[in-house]
Amino acid sequence: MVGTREKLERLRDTLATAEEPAGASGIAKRQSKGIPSARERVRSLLDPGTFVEIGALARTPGAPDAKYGDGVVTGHGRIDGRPVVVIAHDQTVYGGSVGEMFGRKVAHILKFAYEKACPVVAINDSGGARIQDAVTSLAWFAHMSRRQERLSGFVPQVSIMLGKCAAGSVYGPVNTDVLVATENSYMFVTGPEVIKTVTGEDVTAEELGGAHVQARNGTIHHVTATEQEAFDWARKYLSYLPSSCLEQAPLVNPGLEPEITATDLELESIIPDSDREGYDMHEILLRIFDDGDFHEIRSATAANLITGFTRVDGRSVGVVANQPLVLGGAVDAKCSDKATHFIRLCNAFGIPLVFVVDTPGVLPGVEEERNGVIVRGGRVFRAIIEATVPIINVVVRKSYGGAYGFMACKQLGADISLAWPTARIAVIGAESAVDIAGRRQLLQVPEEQRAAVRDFMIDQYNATVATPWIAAERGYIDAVIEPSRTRLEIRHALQLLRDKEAAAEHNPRKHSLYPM
Ligand SMILES: CCC(=O)SCCNC(=O)CCNC(=O)[C@H](O)C(C)(C)COP(=O)(O)OP(=O)(O)OC[C@H]1O[C@@H](n2cnc3c(N)ncnc32)[C@H](O)[C@@H]1OP(=O)(O)O
Repeated sequence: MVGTREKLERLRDTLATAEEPAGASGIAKRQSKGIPSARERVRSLLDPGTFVEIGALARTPGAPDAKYGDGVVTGHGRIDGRPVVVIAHDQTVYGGSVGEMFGRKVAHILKFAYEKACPVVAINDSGGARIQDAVTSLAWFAHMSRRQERLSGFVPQVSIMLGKCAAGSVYGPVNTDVLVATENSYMFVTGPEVIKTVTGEDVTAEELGGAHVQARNGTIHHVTATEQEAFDWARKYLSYLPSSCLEQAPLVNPGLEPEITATDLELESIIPDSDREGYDMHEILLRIFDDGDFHEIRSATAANLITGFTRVDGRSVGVVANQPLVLGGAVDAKCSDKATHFIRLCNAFGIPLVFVVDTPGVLPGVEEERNGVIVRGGRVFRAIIEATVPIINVVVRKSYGGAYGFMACKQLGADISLAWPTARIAVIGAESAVDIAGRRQLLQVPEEQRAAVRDFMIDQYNATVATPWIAAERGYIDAVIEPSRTRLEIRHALQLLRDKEAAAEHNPRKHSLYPM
């Protein structure tokens, strides 16, 4: 008879085997690549000692050589004391590819996250559908996708790419809120070998889908040098978010600096006298929120628009700001996608939005029209209109043309709209305005005087049209404020709007249609 001691021994042996399912060869493979195990990665992500694994002993039934875990580690733990669900691919088992038990484990833990209403962090290192498992693998990809969709906008979802993310494995991560990747990881839907066969193109994995390549096109939201930096970035991202849309984000150090500070006063000298001169918008952002902390999302793409998280009075806010140092702060097709995603992310989790505006308008150009600037920009307008979170808009300098709406003017969605005295709110910049609307007048001026008259008309336009005053007189903005008061004004506005509730409007439609 097998006694308790033997049963315990068997348990210990089995768990030891499950800890390293690919045995010595798996360990050697990791060592040759210089990477940790899936479980070590999970432990580096979570608060120490909080990881509880689920399904360590799952493996393909009836297959004597089947490896424990089936290529994925699943479970739950804590980040900053709050519960999270974790998924980590084990590349030593069939390259972390998706087999039946892999699929069942992931689908189960996603259901668990839904029921417990807690965030999901997935550590990706997978070769896609498991070739040997044929349609079973494809079926479980589909099951996992359906489970994941229910979580989108309900709980935060983060993907961390630490190696390969190939073929079918790309669709899970792109449907999460944010993707952070180490710089040596890569992501593609068809690999270099298939591309060579089908199109004859020669390309390396890195050239094809390296982390920097995918960050520049906006697929990956942040690239780090090391795995630990990726974990820290994910932890920090989650610190700005509630555990689910049913809760509020954590409150961190409320009540800082209730009066105007020396740092606030520095805002008075940031905007250059010349309209053509740039400045770094981060200099403003670091001074108008709580503590100079800013968690930027997607900095590697469309740097003409800055998106990221910070706090006001200890509460999370999302920031959308133009960057005058890149394309003069003009808005284009690429930054439209960045804005739409970020606005919807904040709205899903009840995080108020602050728009900081200094843009000469929509970027003109043949390439832009070909790139679909119209549909992509149209989605930003829709995202702002649909957002029900508090929205504040602060015009610090230019707010011209279509970008007036793109940056959440009051008529489109802002609850409170403020402007600095340096604001220029108009249909178009002074030079273009004079050249178009003043063309006939200029043609009547003798040629030798034309340049001087044009300069005069530009000055006149800037003094009388492109100002904050007309907008203030008509109530299109709520107040023109001293720059140094911005931090406190945003704080007061968000206090006022804290209990903002979207007026319930009955509309029998299923959903609106986004321009695509
Ligand atoms: C939903 C539809 C789909 O997903 S269809 C597409 C299926 N997947 C693919 O075509 C990608 C196949 N994998 C690859 O091309 C390579 O593994 C890539 C991604 C380039 C990475 O290579 P490498 O750095 O060597 O990977 P690795 O050391 O992590 O792992 C290699 C071992 O894992 C295995 N592996 C990998 N992918 C799969 C897969 N999809 N199905 C079954 N096994 C897979 C490899 O065979 C290799 O195994 P072994 O170590 O030689 O025993």
